Amino acid sequence: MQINTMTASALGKGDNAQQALGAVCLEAAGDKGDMKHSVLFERVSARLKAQVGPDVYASWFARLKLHSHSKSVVRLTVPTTFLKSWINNRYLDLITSLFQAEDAEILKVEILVRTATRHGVKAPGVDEQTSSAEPASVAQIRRPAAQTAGQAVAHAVSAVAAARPSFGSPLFGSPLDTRYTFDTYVEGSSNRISLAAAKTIAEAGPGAVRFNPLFVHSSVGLGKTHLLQAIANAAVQNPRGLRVVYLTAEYFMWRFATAIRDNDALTLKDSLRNIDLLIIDDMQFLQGKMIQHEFCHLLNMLLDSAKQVVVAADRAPWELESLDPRVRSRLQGGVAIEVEAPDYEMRLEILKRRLDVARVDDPSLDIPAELLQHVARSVTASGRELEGAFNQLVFRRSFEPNLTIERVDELLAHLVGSGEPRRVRIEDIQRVVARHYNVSRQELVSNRRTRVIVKPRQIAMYLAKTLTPRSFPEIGRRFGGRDHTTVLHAVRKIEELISGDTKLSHEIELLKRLINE
Ligand SMILES: Nc1ncnc2c1ncn2[C@@H]1O[C@H](COP(=O)(O)OP(=O)(O)OP(=O)(O)O)[C@@H](O)[C@H]1O
Repeated sequence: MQINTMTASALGKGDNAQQALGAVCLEAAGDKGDMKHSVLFERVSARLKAQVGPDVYASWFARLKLHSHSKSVVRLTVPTTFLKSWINNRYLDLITSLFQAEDAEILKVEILVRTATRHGVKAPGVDEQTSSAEPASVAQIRRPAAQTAGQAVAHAVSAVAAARPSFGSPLFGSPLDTRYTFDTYVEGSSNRISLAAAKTIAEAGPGAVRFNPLFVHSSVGLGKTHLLQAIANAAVQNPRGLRVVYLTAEYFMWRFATAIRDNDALTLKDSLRNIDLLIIDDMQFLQGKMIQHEFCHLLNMLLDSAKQVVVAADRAPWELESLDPRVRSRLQGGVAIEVEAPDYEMRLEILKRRLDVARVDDPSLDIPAELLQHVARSVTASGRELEGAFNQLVFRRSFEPNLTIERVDELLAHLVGSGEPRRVRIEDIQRVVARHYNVSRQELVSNRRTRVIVKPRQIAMYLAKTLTPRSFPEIGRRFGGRDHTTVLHAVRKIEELISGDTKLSHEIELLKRLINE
């Protein structure tokens, strides 16, 4: 099992890009430039605290440090990989916009993991994970110095599980964001089914298993974490007293790695036996043979004893190539639901709800309806971009009360698709082609050889080769584990057909446009 902890100093050395940018290592020197950067960092930290509130700030940002600052790149460090990915996933846009507001030349903010100052580290992240950087729900199970991590988990679990959990918090696991509830989750055509399934699970009693496992997948930033945490937040309030565990795959890896190190995996496994609902987020990050083996056992044990499991990932279960085939196969045994990108109405509603929440803190805040509508029309990629756009809007309005649509366009240019062309994903190609030819995505990657499936499948393979940098073998794998010669044959066949069939060539142009939308 390997946990990715790269030292900030190791990253700095030999990093030509950084040298070219003339980065200043703030820990090493004490000149005027450093002072200026420290002041900038202090100012951004103060604004961040004001924006997210002192509790969230204390939970996530209290241990954020400035590592280096070049002309256009700011590098910050945190003590753990877990914290890095949490901040990257949820707050990077906000932090970047705060730096940019102070210094327009800053293009990028990077979060690194600092490990250089640790002495006698036994397993990466152990102490830091249960440090003050974590919210109370996790910190509650911090172990006393002489206690092993496994004992601590067992203690935490048995202490609560003995008398069923008190309402309001999961047994243990990754921290829950209290804002992520069903009430704040906007419903629309792109997520209706997954939301209905999620609510059914949160409302069911122990043992009343539905759609098991429920597997929710989508591209980044489309609300999977929000939905999973909404299940957890609702389930812990379930009057039938569900024992709930919400974990990111990364957190699961850390827990098991620590327990294995302490020869305490059995205690940890025993404690997980008693739960009613296991929710695992970001499944695509589950790595390592031993950890996957443990996860497979846990999954089998829970599913076989009719305990509900909910999983989310950035791709469908059959596309999780790095997963142990046994885990993949169990995950495929339930129901997989894809959440698609929100439409205009949903995007507008998300922005309106954000505004309502922001107004609780600042009743004077007012963003004209036409600005919100404009943002909902232009920022189409994901809920995360929308959140970044909203934060940017709120922040700017405090300096520029008369924001015009043109100014908003300028400020949000990086979110409105003026930058890099969007990277096309094979899943998107499969989804668009499947919908166009009225077949399912699963049929496209299946072994079925009927004409109605074979042609769309060949077209999807052709598009995968022409619109992505993927190799023939890789495309073969993404199409149900086919050989690369099958993909080669499909690409040649479609090329040949296009050259003599104008209707097909127009159809393919249309598909390309739909995929790039
Ligand atoms: N339907 C929705 N209603 C309200 N907010 C939403 C919705 N969809 C996404 N969001 C918001 O968009 C942001 C990103 O969502 P979230 O982190 O849940 O995405 P994700 O799919 O888990 O992303 P990733 O794949 O990167 O983990 C969050 O602030 C979330 O609240």
